Amino acid sequence: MTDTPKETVIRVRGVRNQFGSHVVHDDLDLDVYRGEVLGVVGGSGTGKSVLLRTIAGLQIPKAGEIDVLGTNVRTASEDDRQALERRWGVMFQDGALFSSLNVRENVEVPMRAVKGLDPDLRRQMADLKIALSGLPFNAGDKFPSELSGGMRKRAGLARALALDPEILFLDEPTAGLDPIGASEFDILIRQLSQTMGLTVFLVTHDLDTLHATCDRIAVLAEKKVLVTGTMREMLDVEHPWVHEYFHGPRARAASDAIPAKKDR
Ligand SMILES: Nc1ncnc2c1ncn2[C@@H]1O[C@H](COP(=O)(O)OP(=O)(O)OP(=O)(O)O)[C@@H](O)[C@H]1O
Repeated sequence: MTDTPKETVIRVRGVRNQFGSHVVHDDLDLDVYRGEVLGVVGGSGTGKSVLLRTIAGLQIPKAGEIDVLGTNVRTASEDDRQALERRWGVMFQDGALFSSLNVRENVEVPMRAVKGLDPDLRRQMADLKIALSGLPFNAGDKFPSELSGGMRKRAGLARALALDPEILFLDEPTAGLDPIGASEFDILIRQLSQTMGLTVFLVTHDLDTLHATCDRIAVLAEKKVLVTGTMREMLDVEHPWVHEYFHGPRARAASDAIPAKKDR
């Protein structure tokens, strides 16, 4: 990122999420800046996916405010919400594809909400997104059941990119991929964020992904975003979980495998 003033594109204040008596988030704050790749980490069950779902409007918080691209997600009118949803894309862990549609048709689903879009143009745009996501040229005709897990993820990514979003939400994009596939995916996300100017909100457990793609990291613990900062800054955080995560053997292996980026 450059030194130009940061524009906050996601602003979360005082969010509380609760299921029955189980409080997942309490008074949680977070800012995400335009053009950055933010990695969200935390122990299992700390509410990373719930936070993603809350920001993307798929989960209603018990309290708090969420502004995305200047729109309050909770209080927006139906029209404003639909307009906002066209400005972000979400990729879920397994791609969340419609099994009865081929890949091209899956990618075309969000485009169908855009009135007046010529079917031929829609098809061409879908093929472009399929290629951008690193799938082979004939993948558009395949059904999800004919794809490997890694290809399904790429198809899910192509669908998330369908409407040229400003923000991309990724829930554990490299989970279940072999190390080579995971590292290819990391590079792809980095390239997409740079070439398309995307802001990326990325939930992950994968330390390699943090090193390879993320500008900043947000750690969820104690029902909040405990700390945010660069990879380098994470190394100085005293909190026990954060220390163990960023100094443990896996962290050392990831750090040795990928040269640290300047001031990350
Ligand atoms: N719809 C739901 N109903 C009840 N509890 C839920 C629901 N969704 C999430 N939870 C609970 O909220 C907590 C946080 O879940 P979440 O999936 O966000 O965790 P996570 O940090 O993403 O975990 P992991 O790293 O294991 O994927 C968990 O205890 C989970 O059981």
